[in-house]
Amino acid sequence: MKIFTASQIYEADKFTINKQQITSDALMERAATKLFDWMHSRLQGAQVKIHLFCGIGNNGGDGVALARHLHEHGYDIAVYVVNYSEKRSKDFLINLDRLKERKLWPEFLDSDCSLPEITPNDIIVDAIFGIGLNRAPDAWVANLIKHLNSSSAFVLSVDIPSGLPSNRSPWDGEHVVRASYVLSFQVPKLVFFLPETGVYQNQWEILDIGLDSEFLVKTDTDYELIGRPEIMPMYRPRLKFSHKGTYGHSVIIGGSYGKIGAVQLASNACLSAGSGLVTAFVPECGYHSLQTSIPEIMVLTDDADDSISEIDIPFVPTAIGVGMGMGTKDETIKAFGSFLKKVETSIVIDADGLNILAKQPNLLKDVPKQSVLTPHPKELERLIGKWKDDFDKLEKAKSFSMKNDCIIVIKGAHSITVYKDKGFVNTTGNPGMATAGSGDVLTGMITGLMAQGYAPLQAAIFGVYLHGLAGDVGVSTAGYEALKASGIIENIGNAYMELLRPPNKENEEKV
Ligand SMILES: NC(=O)C1=CN([C@@H]2O[C@H](COP(=O)(O)OP(=O)(O)OC[C@H]3O[C@@H](n4cnc5c(N)ncnc54)[C@H](OP(=O)(O)O)[C@@H]3O)[C@@H](O)[C@H]2O)[C@@H](O)CC1
Ligand SMILES: Nc1ncnc2c1ncn2[C@@H]1O[C@H](COP(=O)(O)OP(=O)(O)O)[C@@H](O)[C@H]1O
Ligand SMILES: [K+]
Repeated sequence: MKIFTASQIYEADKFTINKQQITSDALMERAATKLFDWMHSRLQGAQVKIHLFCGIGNNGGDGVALARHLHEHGYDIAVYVVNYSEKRSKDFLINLDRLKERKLWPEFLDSDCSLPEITPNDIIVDAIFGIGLNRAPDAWVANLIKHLNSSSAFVLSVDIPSGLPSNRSPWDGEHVVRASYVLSFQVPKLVFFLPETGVYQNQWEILDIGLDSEFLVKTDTDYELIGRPEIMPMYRPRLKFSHKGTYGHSVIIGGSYGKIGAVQLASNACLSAGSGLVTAFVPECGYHSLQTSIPEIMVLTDDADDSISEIDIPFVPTAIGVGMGMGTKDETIKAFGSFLKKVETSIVIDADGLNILAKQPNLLKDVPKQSVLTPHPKELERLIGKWKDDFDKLEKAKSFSMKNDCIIVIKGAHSITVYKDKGFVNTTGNPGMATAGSGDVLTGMITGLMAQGYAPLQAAIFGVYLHGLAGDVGVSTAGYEALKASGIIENIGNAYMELLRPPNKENEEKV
């Protein structure tokens, strides 16, 4: 699903109004009707107090129109107009008049108003600011937002939590509504998925307000949300008359004394992702543990006992994953440098492989084109430098990708795979995966996919999705705390099966 910017959404609005020959007020009415239907189907007329806080723009207009529907259906509502500007939008005013015609008089809030009382059992509808927010809210509005946040009431935000800009981090995090639920119009907003801004909403859902599909299909976006519909077409089915050679020979290079487990996890994950053959290349000290823990893999060892000093692979691997647990000793840096000079096809680089590149940026020129780099935030910072906020981080990652022709998987709750000027935002995974070695598993999986013929970008996007899905299946039996990296590997097969299960209604809703 494409992620549109605020200006693209405004364009979609205009395009829709023109093409469908409707008024902007009719579009607002659609939005309000969808909001009402969502609430009504859940509340079923329950007499819970609903406080609607409405700004004076179109987000406020949505809120005021929703208030009318709720009133007409007998709900117990209180409407407040948060009067932060004289510049009221046309459609807000139309809807305000409609309320007044029904003898419903909102309370107007301004800088010297007292704050309405809200109990924890009430519902708040937050329609103060939408995607039009372009500067910090005034102090009194910020104070009102803090008041809403301290109420413990359920907060339903319209389109986006108020106070959260759609294209940058907030001016002050305390001045953003903490939404229990966001009903967002037509398309998800990028801020829902970034670590600094995703925290302002607990759950989100899209309401289809019928924006023109031609516009939505034709318009290119910088970011795409990756769910099952985007992943399924990438899947490469196994062929009846295939053999292990069909699915490639992967090599996993890494490990040092005390960190052989990283290679064990990556190699195991590589096999479970479907690589036909897997060879691990480790320092001598890793030989026995690998041979006994994973009988299916082959092991090559370095001459040195406790760290890698020369990488010598006596065959041409189909895919290579390198870096986990490898350390950054001088001899290893040298070995990694000469290895990069020899290798010709795209590889997957993780952990200390990335730390070495950060220490010795001159090695970047030898990294094969379209290699996949899988940094966690700290490794990313070492690689691309400090960033101002998440948006700046994405821009820096894009420039790095462009300059070095590489794919960067920015790992996190919603991992984002960046290639040149595009970002692919993952939707699977859970906090149970915040556990030692889960990144090693991902590296192994992406390598295993490349061995099977997935192009590097596809392998990264598909691998990140499948890894998260394996984690989701894993927590359903292990629970969040007890899920381990090996538990993610055990569920790679289940993740494939979950992915391939014929779509049914329940499945569709999950994506
Ligand atoms: N296609 C869709 O998705 C549809 C979207 N719809 C809805 O429209 C919403 C967007 O509405 P909107 O453009 O009127 O902007 P909104 O957020 O209400 O802000 C109002 C104005 O406030 C101003 N302003 C900004 N920051 C400020 C500040 N800190 N303090 C004070 N003032 C500030 C700024 O004006 P300025 O003063 O800069 O000229 C801004 O224009 C969208 O989120 C959705 O709910 C639906 O109705 C139908 C279809
Ligand atoms: N809260 C979370 N939600 C979803 N996925 C997560 C979360 N925390 C971590 N992960 C995933 O787990 C992996 C952690 O990688 P990394 O930090 O490199 O682990 P390690 O270095 O221990 O192998 C990443 O793929 C990341 O996306
Ligand atoms: K809002």
